Amino acid sequence: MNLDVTALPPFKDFESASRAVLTYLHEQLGFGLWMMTRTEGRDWIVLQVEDHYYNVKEGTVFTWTDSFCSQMVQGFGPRVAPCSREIPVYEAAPIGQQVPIEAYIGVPVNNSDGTLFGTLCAIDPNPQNPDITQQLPVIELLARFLGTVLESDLKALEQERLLERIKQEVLTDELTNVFNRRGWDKAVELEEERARRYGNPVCVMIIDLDGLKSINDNQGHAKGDERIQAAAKCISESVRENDIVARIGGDEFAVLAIECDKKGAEALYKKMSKVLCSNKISASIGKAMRGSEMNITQTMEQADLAMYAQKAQHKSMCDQQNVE
Ligand SMILES: Nc1nc2c(ncn2[C@@H]2O[C@H](COP(=O)(O)OP(=O)(O)OP(=O)(O)O)[C@@H](O)[C@H]2O)c(=O)[nH]1
Repeated sequence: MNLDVTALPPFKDFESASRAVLTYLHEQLGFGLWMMTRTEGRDWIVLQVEDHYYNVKEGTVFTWTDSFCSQMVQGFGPRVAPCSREIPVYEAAPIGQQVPIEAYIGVPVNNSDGTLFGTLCAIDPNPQNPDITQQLPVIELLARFLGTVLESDLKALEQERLLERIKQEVLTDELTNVFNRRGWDKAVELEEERARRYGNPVCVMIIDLDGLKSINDNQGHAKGDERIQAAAKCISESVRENDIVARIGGDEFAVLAIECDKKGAEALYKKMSKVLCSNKISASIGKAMRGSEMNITQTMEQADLAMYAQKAQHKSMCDQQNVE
């Protein structure tokens, strides 16, 4: 059966392009195994295979120096060897002791800067017709095409990573590494939508540190910063992994506790108070539950009022009875 190139889906990336190339080469030239590989230090990693004999799995890692390809890349052995045992470096290569190899084809696949990415290669347990050498230019051309696809794939990946990092930075508070106000607003928007759709309970807590001004005034701004960082750590340690913690003002934090009912909110309040107090950080904490009549922004206002009510008592949270 011949490969119907027109029936192939568009190549969306390097992987699908190299898969199609391996299938094509196997159909045109035979060979028990075609592979696209990557070299990484001592490792020789099998990325894609077209395997009809050897049972080599994608993701298998061989030792690069054991391979025929490492000899080929250094120019010690030819790119096409219809009878590989006739080539001394191939005959001596340790991979030949692990699997039966009588014929070999291999070409380098390079990165755009000319460094080696990996190889496009094939082996067979039987010697092949010497005419196969004539196919080398086509194989080399395909390897260069794959190198070009690889380059644009890697560039796109780099852009994607950069964008992710920028997005992350835009939403993160530099001092504490929790969300900043923008991150909080974004999270609230998403969670409001989810809470409306699934009706899951959500609790909002507002935490305002006590006495930060006097720390700044008496011990210096750096000490004030340390106190803010320590508070962020305590708050983050108290909540669950999916909960949102944000620094929404100078010394003010907000928590969005997701899937948290009234009982859970009470437990979270106690836990957070305990962790803060054990780190000698006093704060005023207000909490409120999102109800069916109240969205998260309104819940936040309620929590804010509760926080101010506690602050107005001028009593340190750590003196209260409910912090066992
Ligand atoms: N070190 C430091 N201080 C900050 C930062 N952002 C805001 N502040 C200070 O935090 C204090 C917040 O004001 P207040 O809420 O009145 O201070 P407070 O002493 O905690 O007062 P209470 O909340 O009533 O206990 C101000 O002194 C701000 O200058 C920051 O990033 N680092």
